Amino acid sequence: MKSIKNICCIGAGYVGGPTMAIIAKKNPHIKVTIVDINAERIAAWNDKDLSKLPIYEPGLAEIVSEIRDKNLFFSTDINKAISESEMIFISVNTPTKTYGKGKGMAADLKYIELCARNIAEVAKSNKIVVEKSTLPVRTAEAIKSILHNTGNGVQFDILSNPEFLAEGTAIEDLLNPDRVLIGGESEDAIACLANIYGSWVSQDRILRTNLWSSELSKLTANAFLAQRISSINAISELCEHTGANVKEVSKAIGFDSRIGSKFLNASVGFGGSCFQKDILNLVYIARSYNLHQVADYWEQVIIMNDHQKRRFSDRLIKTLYNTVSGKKIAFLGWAFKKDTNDTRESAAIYVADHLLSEQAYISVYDPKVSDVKIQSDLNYLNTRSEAENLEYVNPVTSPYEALKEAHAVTIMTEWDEFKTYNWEEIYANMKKPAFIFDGRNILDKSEMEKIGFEYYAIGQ
Ligand SMILES: NC(=O)C1=CN([C@@H]2O[C@H](COP(=O)(O)OP(=O)(O)OC[C@H]3O[C@@H](n4cnc5c(N)ncnc54)[C@H](O)[C@@H]3O)[C@@H](O)[C@H]2O)C=CC1
Ligand SMILES: O=C(O)[C@H]1O[C@H](OP(=O)(O)OP(=O)(O)OC[C@H]2O[C@@H](n3ccc(=O)[nH]c3=O)[C@H](O)[C@@H]2O)[C@H](O)[C@@H](O)[C@@H]1O
Repeated sequence: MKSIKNICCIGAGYVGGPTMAIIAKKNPHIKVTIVDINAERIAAWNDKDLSKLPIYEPGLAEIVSEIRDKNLFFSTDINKAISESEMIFISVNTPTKTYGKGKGMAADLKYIELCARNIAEVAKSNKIVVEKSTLPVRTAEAIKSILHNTGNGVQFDILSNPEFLAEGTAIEDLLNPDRVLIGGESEDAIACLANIYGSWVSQDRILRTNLWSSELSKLTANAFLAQRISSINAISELCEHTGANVKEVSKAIGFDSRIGSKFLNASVGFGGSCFQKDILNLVYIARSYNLHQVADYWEQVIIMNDHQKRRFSDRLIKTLYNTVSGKKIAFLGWAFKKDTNDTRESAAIYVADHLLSEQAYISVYDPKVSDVKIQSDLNYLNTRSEAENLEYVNPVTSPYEALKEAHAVTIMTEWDEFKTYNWEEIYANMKKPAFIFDGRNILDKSEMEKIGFEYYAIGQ
């Protein structure tokens, strides 16, 4: 088995950063270099002020400060890092295509292909190339074809090693993974990677499969997780019509060990950069094999999620006497879940967009999301002009300011601090009747009603 002394990771994002930080921490004898074309992002990773790291993730800054410039490096010199390394992880973004064939469904693999071409061009010695990004099943074939047609005599082994971490708990997930999955053809290459994880993960948790099973397992895992949320969200709507309480239903079914209790929190809808993109990709792949029933089955998870976001804002408008025009609606939370600064596909963006189309004024407080990000998330939708978004959306740095004189408050992210607020003071400063729309079911209905609020939650 080849001994690995240098690792390069292309892509310094939410996966590349934390994953490589843990690999480097647990393998102090290996030099790990994370590279990116985004110079600003690399500069932020190298910033002495740890609050400037591009990603907020509990526990990450401490690890970066401990090993940065010892055996963990951040650089824009991609070619140098590729040529020095025996193992290269590709951890670049694979968003949904926004153009051409497969627009709105297929994964855009242009960044992956650029990486493969870059490696093919620069490599002068044998390399193990590891797919860390989430990819459509059979992508390794395309990577192989690009790498093996260079004619420079270099041998490339391709592995699939999808990442299962969730944002907000990335460090914990990486330190104690349920499993590590490695797909590949070369036993030796698989053993090299298993050995690196073996520094802290027991071998019986390191699963070895063929390339295609590994690639497809990642899409399948995300589809199953998202499907649980859409399933409980579908039931939440039925609860609202029948007097059942979705929290009680979740608990009751979750006690069945065959169902399990995790991932059964009804919400305003799942967000994040991956669930939607990966399911759309799965649907696209199924359709490309003419498996229409399979495609329709999984597509329903997305349809249900869109419905959940839409009906949340519809219910708010209806409750506020069928109009929010000119009314101030306070948003607590903008991130797609707590303990992250990531807002990609956050339900808050879509609910806000809907309310803005009804001429509401929106004030937003999120402990980790900047005003610039909030505006750019809305501008990206292109529903109205940037000037209008600036006029109608007001991101603020204090929750009490966001809530002052508001007609209603919506809880969009389950940040723990929201539960600790002085809700009596908030009530006193809001317009009456004061409404709460709790998109995360984190507040206590009877306590809120005792204060005087009209409280609406999901599935209650
Ligand atoms: N965000 C998450 O929690 C998880 C993401 N994934 C998957 O991991 C992959 C990466 O996701 P994130 O880290 O969230 O993306 P990200 O957008 O945070 O980071 C990707 C980085 O790759 C860089 N990049 C793109 N093309 C490049 C090139 N040719 N050369 C050098 N750098 C390049 C970009 O500048 C960016 O900084 C995706 O396939 C995603 O589906 C998998 C598990 C969890
Ligand atoms: O491939 C990925 O990107 C990752 O996607 C998810 O991780 P992530 O999106 O970071 O976070 P989750 O905890 O899965 O939450 C996703 C969304 O679902 C929502 N959610 C989650 C759980 C739940 O019970 N209810 C619910 O509405 C969250 O609030 C959030 O908006 C998966 O959990 C990871 O295993 C996977 O690696």
